[in-house]
This record gives sequence, structure tokens and C-alpha cells, in this order.
Amino acid sequence: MTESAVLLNKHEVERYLSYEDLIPRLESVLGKFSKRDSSEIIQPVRSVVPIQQHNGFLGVMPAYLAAEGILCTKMVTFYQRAEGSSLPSTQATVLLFDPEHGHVTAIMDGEAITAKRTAAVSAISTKLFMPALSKVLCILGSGQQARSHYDVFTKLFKFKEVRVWSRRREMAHRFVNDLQGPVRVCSSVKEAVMGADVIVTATGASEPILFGEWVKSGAHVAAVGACRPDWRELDDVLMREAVVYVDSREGGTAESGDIVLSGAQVFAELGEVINGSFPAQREKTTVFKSLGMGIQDAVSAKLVLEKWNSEH
Ligand SMILES: NC(=O)c1ccc[n+]([C@@H]2O[C@H](COP(=O)([O-])OP(=O)(O)OC[C@H]3O[C@@H](n4cnc5c(N)ncnc54)[C@H](O)[C@@H]3O)[C@@H](O)[C@H]2O)c1
Ligand SMILES: O=C(O)[C@@H]1CCCCN1
Repeated sequence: MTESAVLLNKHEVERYLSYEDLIPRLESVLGKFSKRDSSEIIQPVRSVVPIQQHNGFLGVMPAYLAAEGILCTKMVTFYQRAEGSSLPSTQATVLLFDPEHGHVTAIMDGEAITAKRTAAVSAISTKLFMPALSKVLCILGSGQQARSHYDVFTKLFKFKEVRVWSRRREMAHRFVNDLQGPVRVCSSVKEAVMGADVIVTATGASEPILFGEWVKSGAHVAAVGACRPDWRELDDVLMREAVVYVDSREGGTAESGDIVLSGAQVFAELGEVINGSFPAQREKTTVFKSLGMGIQDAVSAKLVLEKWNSEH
């Protein structure tokens, strides 16, 4: 049945997926997910196949949203690239199915979806947990996620200063040269994060790069990288002292080295805060540990297909 499926490339997906449309849908689906009603949403923790020989992984991320009539799976590969590699470290394809009959209705690029939905979910966490009167945003990393986070964070929030650190300084400069607004390139993580109100970690690191002793009390950290149980971006001090939120408790405890290896307790899911069953402890130092979820891809892909349908 794939001959009737709509095929959408990265450029088209980017064009159809706006943060204005995406954020409310993500908030709604995260809230529903946290109610754990299996007649509404089925989304297992992703299956991950290690490709040890090539420092890579293949993840398969299915999701079914009964009320919305969305059946979806993303297939995503992520690789630890050598420094200086021009290949994207995360590549993905999303399939949408007709839940009633089982055939594929759309096949679309998943890189743009992954970049935008991850940044949009971090923006939701930041809206909930960042300190009042936040002035300084710091982004660690200068890749795809750093860019999508920069885009949505500067669109939604009014920071007075934006800082970026990347392990290769020239990559940080290349990143900044591509942007409209002013951004300060920092030469160390410490310099970048000291005094920052909101910190995004979006790196391929597998050892801690962000240390609790540098993080201002009350800051919010949106931690996007380190998606394997033996990888870290954040140190034990930060993980143990902060109030830790996750996108999914199952994902966090299965896949996050920052959680598993530090022994940190997960306080709540974003959806539980959205539903009002757990508080947003905005006055404390907070970490949102993001792993990524199939439901996020599913609502994003549905949105893209709806937009495409409205034009064809
Ligand atoms: N949470 C989610 O839903 C989600 C979604 C997509 C990607 N990710 C993860 O986010 C991270 C960034 O993804 P991306 O697509 O932007 O990748 P990218 O390759 O485009 O960028 C990676 C950045 O990390 C830096 N980096 C790589 N290794 C490093 C190290 N050892 N120490 C410090 N910096 C290092 C690179 O220089 C680059 O700036 C990856 O870990 C990826 O797996 C998470
Ligand atoms: O949710 C995702 O799409 C990503 C893919 C790369 C690894 C981490 N999670």
C-alpha cells in the first residue's frame, strides 16, 4: 500500500512544522501519557540495537494514540562521530499508518521532527521550571539540537544574554555566524554556565561536562544528550542536588546514564506537572532529563500530514 503514501522530505517537514502548532500538541500528549491509560496511548520504551563496530545505534520508536487516530513509528540512528565529521549524528525517518487498516499513509523525514520536537519539549520544561526573571541562556553544543533549541528559546523567551560553548571553538563561531541575534562564544563550560539561568546541554558527550558546582542555585537545566545508560553529560552533584524531571519515567530509568549512574531520584514527569499532580519547583535548581518519546514524533508527524493535506 506504500504507493499511495505521501512522501515528505526534510525541507517540506520543516516548512509544515511550526513551534506555535507543535507546543500545545506536545503539552497535551505529555499530559495524556502521564495518566497511563493504555486504552488511550501505547508507547513502549524504544528498542535500541547497538551497532558496536561503527559506534552507532538504531532506535525504533512506535506509538499509538487511539483518540487521535495516530499510529506511528520513528526509526532513528545515532552515531558518535569523530571530531570534525560532517555527517549528522542523528538521522531518522517517520512512518504514519492508518490505524484502522494498517497501511502506511506517510513516510517523512525524521531529522527535522527530531530537532523541533526535542527543542519544543525542552521549551515546555523551561516555561515550567526556569527562574522568574531569567536573563541568561547558555547552550552547550553547536549541532542540530543546539540550533533548534536556540531558535525556539529565543522565540519564546526574552533572554538578555545568550552564550554558547562547543568543544571546538571554531564550530561555536560557525554556529553563531549563522544566527541573527548576538551570542557570546565561551571558551570553557565553566565560563559559559556561571550565572546562567537556563542551561541547555545538547552534546554527544559520554562523560560529564556540566558540574553542579558551576550551576547557579535555582537554574534550570534542559539536558538533551547522553541517551544511553552508560553516558553522562551532568555530574553526580548536579543530579543529586537538583529536582529531576523526565519526559517518561520508564525511559529515564532505562536509558539515562545521568539518572542511573548518579542514583538520582526522578521527581516527576513533565506530563505530571502539566496535569497538576506534581508541582513545578521553580525556586529550586531543576534538571529536565530528556530522552525523547515516540508520542512526540507521532503528534509532530500528524501535524505535518494535516498541513500537507490542507494544501493538496
Ligand atoms: N533527548 C532527545 O529527544 C534527543 C533527540 C535527538 C538527539 N538527542 C541527543 O542530543 C545530542 C545532540 O544531538 P545533535 O543531533 O545536536 O548532534 P550533533 O552531532 O549535531 O551535535 C553534537 C554536538 O555535541 C558536540 N560533542 C560531541 N561529542 C562531544 C563530547 N564528547 N564532549 C562535548 N561535546 C561533544 C559536538 O561538537 C556538537 O557540537 C546527542 O547526544 C543526541 O543523541 C537527544
Ligand atoms: O528521541 C530521539 O529521537 C533521540 C534519538 C537519538 C537518541 C536520543 N533520542
